[in-house]
Amino acid sequence: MKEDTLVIHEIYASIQGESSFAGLPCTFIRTTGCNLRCSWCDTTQAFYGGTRMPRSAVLARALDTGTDLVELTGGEPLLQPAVFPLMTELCDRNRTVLVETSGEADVSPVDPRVHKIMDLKPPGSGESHRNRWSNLDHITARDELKFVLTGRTDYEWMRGIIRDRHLTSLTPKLLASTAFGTLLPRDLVAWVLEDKLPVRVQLQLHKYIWSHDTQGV
Ligand SMILES: C[S@@+](CC[C@H](N)C(=O)[O-])C[C@H]1O[C@@H](n2cnc3c(N)ncnc32)[C@H](O)[C@@H]1O
Ligand SMILES: Nc1nc2[nH]cc(C(=O)O)c2c(=O)[nH]1
Ligand code: SF4
Ligand SMILES: [Mg+2]
Repeated sequence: MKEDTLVIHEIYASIQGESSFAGLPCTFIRTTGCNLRCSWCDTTQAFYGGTRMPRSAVLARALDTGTDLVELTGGEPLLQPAVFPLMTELCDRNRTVLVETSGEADVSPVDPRVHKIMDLKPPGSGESHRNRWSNLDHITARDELKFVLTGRTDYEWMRGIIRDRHLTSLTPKLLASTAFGTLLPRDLVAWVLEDKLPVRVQLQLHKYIWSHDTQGV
């Protein structure tokens, strides 16, 4: 059965480096495979390969680390049907469950107890045409909407989307990040202050704790 196994790139405990949970101990379940190719993707090693594992073994490994926080990421986690019951099982075990998703796959089957951290891909990603706008119908105040920006054009796109799609009425958690090594964080901060934009500026903590290209952290 498709729901009994998953193809996994890695499972490990680290410090959550992104989202409003940044800084907290977290277990990462990174699935293999993605149907997008964001120009700046920092996890291309998870596009191929991986190990097929029983869902029960993935659950056991994730519980074994003992962190309250568990994040499903990838690759694109929502491409694998077994991820949905796995997230429900983790919630049933009282874990705080996060899922990082590109915004291309349908998020409607995600257990409502899960915190969805959903990208809205700007033009600089090269994948903006893949945003599934109907996913916004399933975003609640528990969830986070995230923009990874390469420059001023992406910033203005984000500003327009926040305004035109009334994103602050969906969730107060709007995250503005720089695509590492492109837009300077200080320029993003200046623009956000100038526009009084209601976003949380985000840098990826793990790239400062370790190196920007260290894997498995
Ligand atoms: C590697 S993706 C995996 C989950 C899912 N495919 C997605 O795009 O959300 C996890 C997060 O890392 C972000 N990310 C990837 N490469 C990045 C980079 N070079 N700089 C900043 N964030 C990046 C993505 O935008 C996404 O929010
Ligand atoms: N430490 C750490 N925090 C993260 N938060 C989201 C990540 C991801 O790759 O989705 C990530 C990651 O790769 N490492
Ligand atoms: S959707 Fe996520 S994993 Fe896929 S290419 Fe984009 S950032 Fe990388
Ligand atoms: Mg990462």
